[in-house]
Amino acid sequence: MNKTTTEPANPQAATLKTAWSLVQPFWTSPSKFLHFGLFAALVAITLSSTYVAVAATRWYGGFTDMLVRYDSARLMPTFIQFGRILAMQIAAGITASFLTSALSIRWRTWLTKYFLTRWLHGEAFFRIEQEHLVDNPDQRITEDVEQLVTLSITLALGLLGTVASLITFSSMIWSKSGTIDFTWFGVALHIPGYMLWVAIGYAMVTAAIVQFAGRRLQKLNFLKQQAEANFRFMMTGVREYAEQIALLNGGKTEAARMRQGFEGVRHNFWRITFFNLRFDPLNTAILLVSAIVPMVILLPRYFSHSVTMGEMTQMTASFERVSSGLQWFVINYMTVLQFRVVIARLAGLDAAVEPRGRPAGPGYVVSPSGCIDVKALELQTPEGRRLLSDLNFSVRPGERWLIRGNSGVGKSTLLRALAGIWHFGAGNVVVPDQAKLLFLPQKNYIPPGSLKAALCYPGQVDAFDDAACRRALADCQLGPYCDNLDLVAPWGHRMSPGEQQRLGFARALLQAPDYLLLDESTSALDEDNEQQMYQMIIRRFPRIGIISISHHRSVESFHTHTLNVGRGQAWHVEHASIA
Ligand SMILES: Nc1ncnc2c1ncn2[C@@H]1O[C@H](COP(=O)(O)OP(=O)(O)OP(=O)(O)O)[C@@H](O)[C@H]1O
Repeated sequence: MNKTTTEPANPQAATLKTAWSLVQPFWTSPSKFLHFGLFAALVAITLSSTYVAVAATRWYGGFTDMLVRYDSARLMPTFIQFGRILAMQIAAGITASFLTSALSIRWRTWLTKYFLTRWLHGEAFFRIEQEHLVDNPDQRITEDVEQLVTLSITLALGLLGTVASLITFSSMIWSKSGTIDFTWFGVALHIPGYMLWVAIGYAMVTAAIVQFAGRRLQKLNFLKQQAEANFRFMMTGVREYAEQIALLNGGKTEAARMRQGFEGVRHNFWRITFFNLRFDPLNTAILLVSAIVPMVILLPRYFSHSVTMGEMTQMTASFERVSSGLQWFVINYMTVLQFRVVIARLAGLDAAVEPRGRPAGPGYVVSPSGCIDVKALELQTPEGRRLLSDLNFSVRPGERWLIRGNSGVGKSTLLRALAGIWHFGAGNVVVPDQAKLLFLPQKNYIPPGSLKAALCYPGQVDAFDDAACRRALADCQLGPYCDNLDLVAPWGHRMSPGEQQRLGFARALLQAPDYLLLDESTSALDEDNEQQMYQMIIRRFPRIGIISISHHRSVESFHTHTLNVGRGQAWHVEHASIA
């Protein structure tokens, strides 16, 4: 479901230049020769398909003439010729399908890697959410990338095939249709290749009718996507909050909500069905009439023996090709609009993930001093509301600071600024250049995969050996999990909140940071466990610097300083007696 973002929803902004900026990198990458080779092969197949179509049209003409002449001696050679055309058509079809798939997946893989790298390297993924830059980047990297590739290839080859087919069959009609002479308001008119003009006129009229009658379908299809997405989103919510819903016994209410959500899908389904009931007869009528229009127009020439039956069949097929070729432009008008929307969405994402220079807001500088220095720091919300201002303090190795203050005052925001991911405000945060900072939030991120992968995160699964991992688990009172290191499970759901917080401390033991930033990281622990975690960290790393946020009085004794923050400029530091 879309969220409100600052991105202008303006597909009109998708100019050819924007499209080119997204398409071009793949075609100029180091593998460009392979990509162009694949595309050239596809172009060749598309053009040869036109050749096969011409051969098939001629064959139908010849076959009809053979029947009219009762020429049974030509039957076998004619069928052998048909077999050849069929084989060529099948071979062209299979090759085109394979080459299209090969090019599509190469292009999609390339673009997916391109966007994943730009989105996840640096902190673009976080900035996008924090500043509400674009909606659903995940959907853009999956569906929009897939559509960009598919639509680019189908539109380019469709255009090429259509132009080739139009030129070939138009010249065929032109050469066979002869001239029509008639008098109009006393003026003698002489129109060469009149069948071609009829085909063009007919295609324009039918395309306009279909376009006018079907214009509502696009909106209905858009609503369909939206209704399906909303319904899916509701069910994702149930999966995510399954436990909470079960605890509240909310299954029945959820079922009612889902039924209501599905109503949107059902309602739109019927609108599309009733629309099709009115639209289909028109389509069928146009199809049937299309089959006889060229015949009817050619009848006078047939009766005057100017064309054979075979030539009539050939002309009818060519007429149909020219007419559907011209309609291609009108029918694909909608596809081009869809293409522009996809381009605009991907260009929006591309701009949002563009690496920025030094972000605005508090400066984040490294220095060899060995301390964390906060200088004249002011913190604001993204909307510009001031949270804390003129903060000045230094945390040295071995010092342990407790940050206290009312809920919502800006304590977590201060920790984000110390981690260098908060860019709203002013002043400076100076961090030691050689030191390792580790941030433990209240709820740890536990990636899908094995317990060892969760423990070693953000390092790779082999960052620490099994023995070290088991020791860290045991030290954090997670001994029962020691034999489950390789077990793949939804650990984020399986472990209790307290166990997940202790997993965070096990990560700290493995990573041996110089500074540990704890944002209510023991909120789910009982007092004993909380004490043990602090004691263990301090015992294991006596020179570690700790900055904690906690509402628990019991942790005060582990800290050397307390920073009390209030709204605006109200803050002061207390020195405590060391535990
Ligand atoms: N990304 C954001 N966009 C808008 N406002 C935000 C954002 N992050 C934080 N805020 C706002 O900043 C204020 C401070 O939030 P913060 O999480 O730092 O408070 P806190 O002191 O840690 O509170 P608590 O003790 O309840 O955890 C809150 O009013 C919050 O709504």
